[in-house]
Amino acid sequence: MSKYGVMVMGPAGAGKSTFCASLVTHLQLNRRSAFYVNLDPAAEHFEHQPDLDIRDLISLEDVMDELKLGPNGGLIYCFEFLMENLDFLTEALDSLTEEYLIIFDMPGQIELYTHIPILPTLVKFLTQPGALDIRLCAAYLLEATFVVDRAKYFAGTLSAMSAMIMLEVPHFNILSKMDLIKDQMRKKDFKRFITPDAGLLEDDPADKSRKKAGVTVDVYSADPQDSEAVMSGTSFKKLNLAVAGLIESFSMVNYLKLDCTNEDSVQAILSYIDDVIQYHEAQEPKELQDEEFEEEEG
Ligand SMILES: Nc1nc2c(ncn2[C@@H]2O[C@H](COP(=O)(O)OP(=O)(O)OP(=O)(O)O)[C@@H](O)[C@H]2O)c(=O)[nH]1
Ligand SMILES: [Mg+2]
Repeated sequence: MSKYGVMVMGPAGAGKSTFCASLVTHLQLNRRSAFYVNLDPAAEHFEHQPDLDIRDLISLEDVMDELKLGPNGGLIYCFEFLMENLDFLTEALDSLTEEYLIIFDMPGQIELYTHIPILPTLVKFLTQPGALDIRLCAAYLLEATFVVDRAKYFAGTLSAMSAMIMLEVPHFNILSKMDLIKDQMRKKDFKRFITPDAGLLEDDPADKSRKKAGVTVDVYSADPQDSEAVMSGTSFKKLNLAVAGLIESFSMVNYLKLDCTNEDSVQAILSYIDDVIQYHEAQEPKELQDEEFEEEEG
């Protein structure tokens, strides 16, 4: 029997845990079963208590204390430890039926999604046919406010693309915290950021204001400590153009929009998840309980 799940990923503070909490609340309101797995060993506060918590296996604080590691090295150690103790996942997830949506809340350390091969191994384990066999998709969150700074937007998009290439599961990208941007930018202007293209760099407002002020610096002659000078340099612009061109040539990244304060927005993302993992196709038609039937009639 297949199981269904979504792995919520993205850089630190992108809104992953908030999205997971909104998703759990939304599923509960719609009488659907959620199984919330926290895989962030440094997480502290939860709106919904996790059904399975990596901190019951290993805590980042203990690792940092006992092994004298920093937060990033500690996190990698925690994941290596998890990989050596995969029974921790199997025991909890194996008995779940196909009704459940398993939600994996991931940590925000970017190295996990870019150059360390732990996540591909974990995803292979979770999706392996004949074993846990989870039909898994990945949701990569990036803060919508990144669009204000084009360089940041393309750097974030590059990390999303890197995660996409590394994990062999259906993947979609989300611009989160849309409520923070909707008063600052018209819908029409925001539309351009849904599909990243290099043209966005041509009318970078930051660039225009630098030009107006007559700032044109070559990065090689700029003081490397002076980040403002480096970022206004022609070489920095070239680098951004190359990154944007690379993203455009792969043509893989598109964004959905998410505002966790809006129920319809959470529903729209849930529908997308359901579609890519084909959740509904596996569901048995449910009979309404008597009380539920009366409620619906009423
Ligand atoms: N306005 C607004 N704030 C949000 C939204 N989602 C998250 N936040 C805020 O952003 C901050 C970070 O949110 P988290 O959900 O903890 O982000 P995270 O990606 O889980 O962070 P890490 O686990 O530390 O990587 C919190 O202060 C949230 O309240 C949103 O949709 N709108
Ligand atoms: Mg979190």
